[in-house]
Amino acid sequence: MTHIVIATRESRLAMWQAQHVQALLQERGHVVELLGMTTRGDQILDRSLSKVGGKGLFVKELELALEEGHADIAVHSLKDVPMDLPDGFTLACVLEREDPRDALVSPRHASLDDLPEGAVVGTSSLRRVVMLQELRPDLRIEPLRGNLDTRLRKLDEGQYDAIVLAAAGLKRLGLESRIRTTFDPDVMLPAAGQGALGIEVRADRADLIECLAPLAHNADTLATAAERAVSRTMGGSCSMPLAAHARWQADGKLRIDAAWGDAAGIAELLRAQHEADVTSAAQAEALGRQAAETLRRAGAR
Ligand SMILES: NCc1[nH]cc(CCC(=O)O)c1CC(=O)O
Repeated sequence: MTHIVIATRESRLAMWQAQHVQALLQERGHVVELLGMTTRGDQILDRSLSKVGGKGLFVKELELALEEGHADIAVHSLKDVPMDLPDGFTLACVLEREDPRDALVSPRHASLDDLPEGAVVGTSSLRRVVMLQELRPDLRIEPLRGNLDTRLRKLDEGQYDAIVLAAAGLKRLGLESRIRTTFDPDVMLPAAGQGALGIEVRADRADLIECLAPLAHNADTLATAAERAVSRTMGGSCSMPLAAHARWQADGKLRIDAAWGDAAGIAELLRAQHEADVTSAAQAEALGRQAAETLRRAGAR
């Protein structure tokens, strides 16, 4: 039995995710408390994250709490975790992932095809912007920030005809009924790590790494390792439209799909697809690098 304090952001989704990990650890006999914190990423609601310093904003304050010993572990949406953690920190495990797909939410329209010409669609993800423009060049895509509840409220107030969100967040918060369509990954390719949770600890906490090991989901750990290797190799940040999604196939191979667009969103999306037998993290990362190299050869920078 270990006493474990989880540092978490205070959004409803972050709290759900921290409580989920709390319950999994409690089932194994550990005593687990939550430490709620507000991060800079949560305070900046008016500007696109890609303009103010990116994903690290959600993670840094939690790392400080780990460093100073106020907390032991941090639970993150893996999608928001930078490819390279600061020295002294490690990703102890990746849990089984929720639905990795993007979802369309709209009060009046059942699908993207159903949206009228020139409809206003909310999203601040460059990846989603570029993919939506490719699918429906007529749409007006407007920025949309804030936590899940804020985004849904802005939709309900009529500021948008539809919005695009990760299905995982909606499902976790019991809002699945708001989803009108989930996009097939071949139509709208998800971001690396989308739908997965990762647990960060100080690298010197072997005791915690051992407690967390049983929470890891092997297949999803390897799939997300391949996805994150694409981002790492491309030097991905949220100012680059980049998608990477790995799936296990019926023949047991891991297939990765990746897509890259230039930040201005002008050129056509470049795509890559590879598959391999993968049984180790090193093999998963090699598969991801291979996809990134294909994107590079096609012209991605
Ligand atoms: N970038 C914000 C973010 N980080 C994780 C999720 C949702 C769920 C997930 O991917 O685990 C979201 C919201 C969204 O993209 O709609």
